[in-house]
Amino acid sequence: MTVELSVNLNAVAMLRNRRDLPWPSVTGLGRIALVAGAHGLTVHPRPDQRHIRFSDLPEIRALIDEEFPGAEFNIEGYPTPEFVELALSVRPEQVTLVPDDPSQPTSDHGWDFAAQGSFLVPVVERLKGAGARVSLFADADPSQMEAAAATSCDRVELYTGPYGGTFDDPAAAREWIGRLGATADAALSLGLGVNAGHDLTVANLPPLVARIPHLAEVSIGHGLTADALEHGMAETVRRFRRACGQAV
Ligand SMILES: CC(=O)[C@@H](O)[C@H](O)COP(=O)(O)O
Ligand SMILES: NCC(=O)COP(=O)(O)O
Repeated sequence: MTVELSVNLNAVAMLRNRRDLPWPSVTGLGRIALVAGAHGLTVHPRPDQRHIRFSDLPEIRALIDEEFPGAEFNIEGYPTPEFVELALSVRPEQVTLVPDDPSQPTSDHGWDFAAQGSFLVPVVERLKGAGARVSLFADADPSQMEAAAATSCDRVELYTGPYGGTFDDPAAAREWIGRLGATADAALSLGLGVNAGHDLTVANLPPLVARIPHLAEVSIGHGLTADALEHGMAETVRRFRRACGQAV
């Protein structure tokens, strides 16, 4: 089974937003990701639009429709009525619901399905009724998967932040892989698909995929953008030296 890669463009959008300029281009980098074989693009618009702007969404939709039919658009966020309308306005292939408070710097936990299931059920129904696959952000806790399945979601997205954050400590990383793997096993046994994301990197992804070979998709932004900067820096310095008139 192939683990699909959805490239999260939030970090690119944040860099763009430093200036009142259109670059780096969110759709331009999205195009490069899709040409390189990414299965889809992910965005996580927040109410203050500090990363992705609401106006980015139709442009990304048009990019996929016009140039990459078959690619997927995954929209993540907390399901306020405004978010649900925004997401549905661009006909996403997948919506990932995340229990974020607007003041959180980034996503840092999954849903408490036992307590929040009744809030999620009508939202899941609305999104699925409009044709979107629905994934719910979940902590590494197998005991929550029955309540997750009771919402009628299609998938859960395992929150991998604590795994990514402790990857340099082998004992801690093993512990988190164990918990994530057990949660994936529980989800799969209930008929749910399993996605994963947050702080994933080229280094920490292979052990996760080895433990959860049935992962459907990973969405990666911060680590992938950092990797692109690091691995693109040498060629870019050469291009700028040429622009300075140097023989390179
Ligand atoms: C749900 C999740 O883990 C990601 O969407 C993450 O929140 C990315 O958003 P930022 O890169 O804007 O923190
Ligand atoms: N769903 C997780 C995601 O889209 C990206 O998270 P990160 O790689 O930016 O931590």
